Amino acid sequence: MKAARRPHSPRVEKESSMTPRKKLEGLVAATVTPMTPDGQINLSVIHQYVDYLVSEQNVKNVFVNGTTGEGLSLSIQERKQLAEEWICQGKNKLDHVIIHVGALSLPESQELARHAAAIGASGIAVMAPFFFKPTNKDELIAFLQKVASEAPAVPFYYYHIPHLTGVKIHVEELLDGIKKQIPTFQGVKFSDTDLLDLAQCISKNESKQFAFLYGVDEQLLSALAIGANGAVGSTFNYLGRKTNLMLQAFAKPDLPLAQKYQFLTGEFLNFVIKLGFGVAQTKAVMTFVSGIPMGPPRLPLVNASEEFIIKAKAKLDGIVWPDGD
Ligand SMILES: CC(=O)N[C@H](C=O)[C@@H](O)[C@H](O)[C@H](O)CO
Ligand SMILES: CC(=O)C(=O)O
Repeated sequence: MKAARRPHSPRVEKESSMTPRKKLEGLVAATVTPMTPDGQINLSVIHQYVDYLVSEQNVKNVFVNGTTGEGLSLSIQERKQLAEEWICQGKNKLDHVIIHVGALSLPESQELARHAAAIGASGIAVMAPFFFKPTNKDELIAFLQKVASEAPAVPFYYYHIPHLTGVKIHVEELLDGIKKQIPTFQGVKFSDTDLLDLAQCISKNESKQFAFLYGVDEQLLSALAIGANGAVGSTFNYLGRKTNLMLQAFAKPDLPLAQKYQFLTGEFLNFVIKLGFGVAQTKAVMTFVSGIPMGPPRLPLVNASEEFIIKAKAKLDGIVWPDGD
């Protein structure tokens, strides 16, 4: 099968915003990158993907080209095409389209940041470079600053994912004076289990100028208790509606109900993690839940096994949710 053609050309918009800008909070789906059976990016299903997230999962924010999106396995050209398609299809439907523009090469990351700004992304995010790594806070901020300054009107998020980047600099350390170095700094996607670091970040953020979005879905409730503003995660692609009910229960507050949702999403994740769970498996789960063909992952990732799919589906179908589903 041939790669789906890009249906439109890049559009440069004067204002870097999708819809009137709301603060980023609540759930953000870390999108998978749909691929054709022969491994090309498949832009043709993104329209359907947007509608599915909004109408079936009640999720109106997306994080594109991140870990789940295999962003670091895509070419620069593919990343641009995907960013354009998400922004185009999300227009008047999604609240926020955040584009991950991190790369090992600074000029490539800068190019992606300029591109995201030109097409009207509602935010950009950058993870730490992870081959040659920054060894301290100053080196990391210097890199982030060089990328952020290429998109001076676009909110900037640091993407903290130390178990994948190997860059374990505490976020709390980064925050001191960061607005002076990165005026567009808006918050952190915090994908680590170190809730002490998260709590220190939140307690330092007294004026609530920054957003802290948690990224370990199976323990989101703990992060909410400590004051996280929302979450970016892969499971909100297919458990967005249930996780939204957890957020509502927490806000009410009905802690026992919120716990029940967390226990059940945790039961599913605990089950699949034991089988071996990563981006390939997320694509498979999203395919059987949504009916949208997300296709295979790109090497070095390989397709989820049939056995995984059968077991994961049976597990998910067997969960009895508090809302009676
Ligand atoms: C490594 C990774 O992909 N983490 C995701 C976001 O950061 C999470 O959404 C996890 O996929 C999820 O928490 C399941 O472990
Ligand atoms: C999970 C997440 O946030 C990502 O895929 O980048």
